[in-house]
Amino acid sequence: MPTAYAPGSVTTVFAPRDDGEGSFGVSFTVEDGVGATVEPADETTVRLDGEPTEFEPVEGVLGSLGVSAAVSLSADVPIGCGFGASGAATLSTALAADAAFDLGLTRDDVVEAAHRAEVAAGTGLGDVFVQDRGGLVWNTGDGRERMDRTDRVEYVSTGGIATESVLGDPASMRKVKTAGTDALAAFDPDTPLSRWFETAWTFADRTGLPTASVRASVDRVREAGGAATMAMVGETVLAVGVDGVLERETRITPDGASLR
Ligand SMILES: Nc1ncnc2c1ncn2[C@@H]1O[C@H](COP(=O)(O)OP(=O)(O)O)[C@@H](O)[C@H]1O
Ligand SMILES: CC(C)(COP(=O)(O)O)[C@@H](O)C(=O)O
Repeated sequence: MPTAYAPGSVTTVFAPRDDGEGSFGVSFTVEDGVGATVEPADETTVRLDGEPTEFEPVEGVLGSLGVSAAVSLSADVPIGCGFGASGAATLSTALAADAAFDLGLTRDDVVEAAHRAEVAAGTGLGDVFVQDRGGLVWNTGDGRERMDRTDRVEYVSTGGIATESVLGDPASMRKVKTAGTDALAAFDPDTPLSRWFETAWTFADRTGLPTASVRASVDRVREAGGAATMAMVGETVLAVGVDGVLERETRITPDGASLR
């Protein structure tokens, strides 16, 4: 049974494209992600860590590929917290389905199918392109670029925010677009992540998305001399320049999604 793995990813700043089918942004993949095992079946079912669940973009991508399967997902990032778990689940499912059904798709076909399923479900705009390639990945308007990075990042997740509820809210998205466009104009891949996190936090603050618990964690990091921002879109704070201030740690990984 084919199994594929896609890294989780964190978006620091984004701005939706005018057509609503994609985004500009600055994101990075992390060492933790989502694995998918795909077994042909008469009807599509999805299990997450052994439990049956509904997963719209995962079901959607199989439908668009014209297949049905029993999908078994294992996640080592929290779902709905801004680690792009929906994109990683959808991309790993598409990669494993291509192998399970011998579809003979190109890598671009697989990534595009996963992207379209994410957009249709309202669960993502750019995550799968980031997870396809791995590393620090950005598109500030001139196409997607990447850089190998392995920076250590601390984080804490205090809850989920359904991405659909943000992407589907015109008032939030207007603020995201204005603030995101301003922040992206200041992006320089050669500046340290700590400087970028300051710009990203200004963006996050302007979107109105940070909750009280996000603000409290960001304050904790700043008081310890580090830089922090919020993962788009989840109740997750990421920090650099601190040691042991937030509860969890991970690293940026330069590796993109692959069959296992
Ligand atoms: N156990 C679960 N907990 C949370 N979401 C789940 C679960 N199982 C499936 N889902 C689906 O996962 C998707 C989460 O999407 P999203 O909020 O974009 O998450 P992320 O920020 O991790 O990408 C939704 O489509 C939701 O229906
Ligand atoms: C920010 C977001 C629209 C959603 O991210 P997530 O909550 O991780 O699914 C992302 O997909 C992007 O386009 O950059």
